[in-house]
Amino acid sequence: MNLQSKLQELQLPDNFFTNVQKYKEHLTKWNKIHNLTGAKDEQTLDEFIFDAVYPVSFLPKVNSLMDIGTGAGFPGMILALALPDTQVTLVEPLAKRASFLQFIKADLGLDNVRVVKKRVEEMESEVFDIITSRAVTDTKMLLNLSKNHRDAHTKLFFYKGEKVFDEVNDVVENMQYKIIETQNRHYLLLGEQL
Ligand SMILES: C[S@@+](CC[C@H](N)C(=O)[O-])C[C@H]1O[C@@H](n2cnc3c(N)ncnc32)[C@H](O)[C@@H]1O
Repeated sequence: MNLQSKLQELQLPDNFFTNVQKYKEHLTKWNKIHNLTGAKDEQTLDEFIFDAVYPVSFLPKVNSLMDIGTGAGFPGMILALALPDTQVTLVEPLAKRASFLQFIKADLGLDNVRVVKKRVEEMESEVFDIITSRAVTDTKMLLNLSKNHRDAHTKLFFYKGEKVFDEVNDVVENMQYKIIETQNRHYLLLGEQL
């Protein structure tokens, strides 16, 4: 099944697939020179995109989102394409990856995207409605890294594998959590109030 039919039930903006197509073309070109992501073929890219965007079917609507360690765009850039009314901050310290994200923002005219070329712990304190991250570090460390960017209303949403069950045992006591399982993914939603 192709990406478009897999995403049929999601309420995505009209220009989502056009933008995703342009993103894929640019990423494929840049990846040949810079090794931005391990997703080298179209099928793997489509799997990464589906994995990134599927949660819009159940996540709450928010005004602001920060993605820690966006790399070549997963999940933050894909979420930004799906949620044009959400201000999305992509935090990525590696110059070549941050440059690629900045290029995509400019080429696709994404007014809702800000790219911050820093480690998240070097960013000035700023609170977000939701904080996402995929394949950066474990849940405990992500909670630590994000401590200057959340308050009691902030939700944390991490893209995890089966290790999530061990990781949530380590999570601080005043947090509630839900694990949403799909075939290949354990999505972890955390917050002081869910
Ligand atoms: C394995 S890559 C994953 C990239 C992307 N999230 C994905 O799933 O394809 C981890 C990324 O996190 C970034 N990173 C590592 N430590 C970070 C930190 N303290 N703050 C922000 N980004 C960080 C790295 O530069 C790298 O691009």
